[in-house]
Amino acid sequence: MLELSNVTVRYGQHRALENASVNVGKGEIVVILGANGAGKSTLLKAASGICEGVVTGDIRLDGTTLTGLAANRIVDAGLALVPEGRGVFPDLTVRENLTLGAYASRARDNEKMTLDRVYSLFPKLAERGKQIVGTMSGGEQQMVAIGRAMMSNPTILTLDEPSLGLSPLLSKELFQNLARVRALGIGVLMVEQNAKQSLAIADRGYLIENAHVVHQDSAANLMRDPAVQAAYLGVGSGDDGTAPDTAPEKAMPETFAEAFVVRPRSQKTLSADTILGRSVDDMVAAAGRQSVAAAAQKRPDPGRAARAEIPTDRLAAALAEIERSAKAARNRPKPKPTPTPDRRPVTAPTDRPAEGKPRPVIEVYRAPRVEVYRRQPDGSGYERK
Ligand SMILES: Nc1ncnc2c1ncn2[C@@H]1O[C@H](COP(=O)(O)OP(=O)(O)OP(=O)(O)O)[C@@H](O)[C@H]1O
Repeated sequence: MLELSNVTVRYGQHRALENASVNVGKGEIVVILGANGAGKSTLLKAASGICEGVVTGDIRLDGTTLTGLAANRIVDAGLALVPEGRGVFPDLTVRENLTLGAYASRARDNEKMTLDRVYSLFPKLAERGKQIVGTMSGGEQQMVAIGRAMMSNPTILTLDEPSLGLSPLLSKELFQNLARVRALGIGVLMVEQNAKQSLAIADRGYLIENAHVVHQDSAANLMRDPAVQAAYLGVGSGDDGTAPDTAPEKAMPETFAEAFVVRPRSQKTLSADTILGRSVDDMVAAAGRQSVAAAAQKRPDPGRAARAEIPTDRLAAALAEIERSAKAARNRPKPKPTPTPDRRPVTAPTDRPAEGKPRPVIEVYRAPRVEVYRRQPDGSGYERK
């Protein structure tokens, strides 16, 4: 069993995780849910020995203390990590990627047997053994990443957002594969933004908010929990088939539809420049229209806002900020396109208000609720509204 007891992680002065206690038994799937920046990846990294921060507390795997061990020793102890973004070697074949996963001493002696086990778990990998991984689809590459982690013959498999970038169909296949891993008696601990599909196959789950484990329960109970439904399962947002609580997409200008569809939470900050390349102003203007319409629909039901933990006064203040910026953006002439718009940093526009302060750059995204951040004019960070 993997046991994290009172684990705290500090990055400098910042406490990314505080007194977190999580455990995973053999043959069970445990999901960790939480908002962006809550500390989920930090928890996985701390357990795997790859955390850049200072880790304190007790982390054990079947009685062996992992805290302070080097990452390779932790793999030897039986804990494998599939990192966010998979970390496969795109220029190598499937088989080469898998073989590289067997570097742990616990796996080296039985490499052939472990490879056979991985191939029987994922027959597609056996068929594609000679394929260059970079030519595979996202779902197939994720399978390679999991297969490679399985090559270390782990007792606990940890995964950081494994469904990231996968279509709902491929995600479903991925979670089914993880259920097959569980059936081998291996414990699975995953951080996931796809709460609905991951809870559907999980045994238990934990909620992390602002560096603290705030709740844990069986997956079935979490799926029934109204607070979890509002925050993670998109109930009422349209994701789950219930009526959407925002303005319909058709009402959006077509160019901006991409920016405002409800995306997986892991989409993180959706920078206006990233999406549009050059038109921050139009983005802000669209955000103002869209968000105000959404807020107008939310306001009559303060109970819903409370459940989703959106303080309406802060939301209203943020939306007012957007409206002000949208108005300013609409009244300003369009900036000239630059030769390399894609790489252009997000900076405040050059014209400035009368008082001489740089106009704030506002990034708006839904994940799936509206969150608004103001980028510091000097680029040193973000201030949450
Ligand atoms: N190497 C680092 N140095 C400094 N701060 C960090 C570092 N890694 C993470 N943090 C900070 O620690 C906090 C928790 O980050 P973490 O990546 O664990 O969040 P998360 O819950 O996994 O979020 P996400 O879903 O966005 O990946 C964040 O505020 C993040 O900015």
